[in-house]
Amino acid sequence: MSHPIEPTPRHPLLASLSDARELSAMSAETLADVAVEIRDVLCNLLATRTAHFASNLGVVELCLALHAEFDFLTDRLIWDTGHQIYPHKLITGRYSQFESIRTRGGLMGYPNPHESDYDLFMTGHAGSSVSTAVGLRSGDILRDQRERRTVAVIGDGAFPSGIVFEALNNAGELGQDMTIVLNDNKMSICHRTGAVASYLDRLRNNPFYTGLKTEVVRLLDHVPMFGDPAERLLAQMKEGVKAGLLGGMLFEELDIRYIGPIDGHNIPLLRKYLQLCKETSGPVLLHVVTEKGHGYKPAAEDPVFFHTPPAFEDRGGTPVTRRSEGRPPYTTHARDAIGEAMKSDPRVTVITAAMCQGNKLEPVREKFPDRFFDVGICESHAVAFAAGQCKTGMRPIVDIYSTFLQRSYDQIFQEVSLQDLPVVFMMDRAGLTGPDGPTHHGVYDIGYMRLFPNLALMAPGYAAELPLMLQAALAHLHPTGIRYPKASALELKHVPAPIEIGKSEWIRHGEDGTIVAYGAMLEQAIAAAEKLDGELSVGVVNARFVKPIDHDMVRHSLEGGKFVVTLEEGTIVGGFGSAFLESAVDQGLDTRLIRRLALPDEFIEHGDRTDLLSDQHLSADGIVGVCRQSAARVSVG
Ligand SMILES: Cc1ncc(C[n+]2csc(CCOP(=O)(O)OP(=O)(O)O)c2C)c(N)n1
Ligand SMILES: CC(=O)[C@@H](O)[C@H](O)COP(=O)(O)O
Ligand SMILES: [Mg+2]
Repeated sequence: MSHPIEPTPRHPLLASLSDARELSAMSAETLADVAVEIRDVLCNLLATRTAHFASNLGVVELCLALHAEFDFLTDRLIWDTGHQIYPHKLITGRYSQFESIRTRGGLMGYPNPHESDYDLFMTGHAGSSVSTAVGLRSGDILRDQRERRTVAVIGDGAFPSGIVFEALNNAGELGQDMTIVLNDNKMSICHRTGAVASYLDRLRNNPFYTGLKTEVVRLLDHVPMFGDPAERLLAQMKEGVKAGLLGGMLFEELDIRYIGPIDGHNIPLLRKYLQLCKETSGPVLLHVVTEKGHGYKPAAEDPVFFHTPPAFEDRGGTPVTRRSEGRPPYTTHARDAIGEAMKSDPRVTVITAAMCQGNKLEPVREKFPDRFFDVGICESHAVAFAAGQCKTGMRPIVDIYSTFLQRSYDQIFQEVSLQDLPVVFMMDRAGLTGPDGPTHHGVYDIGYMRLFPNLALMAPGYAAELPLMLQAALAHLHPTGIRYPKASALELKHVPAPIEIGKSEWIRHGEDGTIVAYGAMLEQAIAAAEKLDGELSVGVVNARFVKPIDHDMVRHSLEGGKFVVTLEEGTIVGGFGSAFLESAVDQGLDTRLIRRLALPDEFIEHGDRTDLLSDQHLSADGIVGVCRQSAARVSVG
């Protein structure tokens, strides 16, 4: 009987690669062929869905060289942030599952220890890799496993994060062997900012990289290393001159050897220098120069757009994206409101932490360059910086994703809340962000922000509210926060009631019960109430504020023994529903009438936001079901 002819796999090398350790025996030519296959997979992926693209294209050769030189089932590898993990996943046994990446139940778009022993930490927030690598090295030494080498790969955008310098400070003192690969592609998501960026530019232009270093090192290397004190002094001077000539003094002064910059797309060269790093004692920083988007010309020419581009079709080298229809997202309304505020009040500034593109602030950056600040991936600094500006009478807006704002927790406490400074926090991506998964879902801000005194916290239920809330926030003499999700904004015909701090807005009244929605969940609340018309008479409240919560609304909604369903796109622990309960208890109301609908106290995986919300009954149908249960429970008494 003839056997079915197996189709030739489109990527024969990746398909046959069962373990990354096979790379070490591959020739330079074969590794180059693997790189071609990886780039083809990445381009095919982007034909199907939005994903991280330019960053992954830029680390293909670096990833192959690392896995060719180290055995990362024994050695330790941490990719900072983790958005550039796709090549690593493709060569560590996940090629066959790769088409599922960033879809519900599929591979995660970031490192995931549940998928592979090659992934040590699930990450998505930038900056922590050097710290965890120092910890891994320290632990392996204490556990007498010195043979396990440690490597952290960190991008130039993540590198200025404060925590990185905390780690370098510690690594330099511990003096333990480890390799820090600085992947310098001159880009964060947008063009990188800050003095560290300028320093890296100078390093890229130093004699070494322009090819003169070889001559300089040859001359200096003829100086004897050891001998009498004079010679030793000369030897130290030689090292100093080399480091000074060749850059890297910032690291050398911290007792971290600096090597580079080297071409990050030349696999044999990378392997040679990684071997040198392995032979160098103490912490080493290998400065690698790459091109973000390397291998796909449109992405290399526009790495900002191609950081996470929408799905696109390549037509003869020209990417053609599908036009996005539908209602503008809350982020657009927020950006427009910020622009209007800056136009009407010269005291208003806006501060982003390397998310100008995600916050859609490019037009604001162009129009108000003196009052637009991109501080880099430095959220803690961003908040304290805002507090400083505020102290002088400026009105700073801190425009940071809910999940990334967690990095600034102590500065929100000490520099803003305790000082009672009127900083405005615009918490974008507050809620389930979808394909980015648990590292990016902004589901804790309701709880973590409402703990602090002086803060007024609000959330728009529909588009027209956002500019009104920002105006109210800027008029308020205390710190405020406004949260909104990565979602298209509900457009209500309804004329918004004026924003009054601590006051809700009744959208409709009901005889049987009320849904009290905080923020964008108002859309699902209205849809659910309308679905129940004729069966149950259900009111809807646009809560608007979690702090101060509208105590009159709480009392009024529970009057007459009617049920209440509270609704929020955030964790059930300490969120809006908890605040509602607290108010009801304090007012001596019957809390048995209350049902809290929120996200569970567990991490929510990646997937389409609508699907994820529906899984948690945070959909119109889910809310209908909960209202029916609540009505039944109340009728039983
Ligand atoms: C704490 C934190 N802030 C912001 C982000 C958003 N973010 C993801 S990747 C990125 C740029 C990273 O630049 P770089 O480290 O140079 O990596 P590249 O994309 O250039 O490879 C940013 C700002 C994040 N992931 N974590
Ligand atoms: C890796 C990272 O953190 C960013 O690229 C993030 O994924 C951007 O998220 P948005 O696409 O929601 O702006
Ligand atoms: Mg970069």
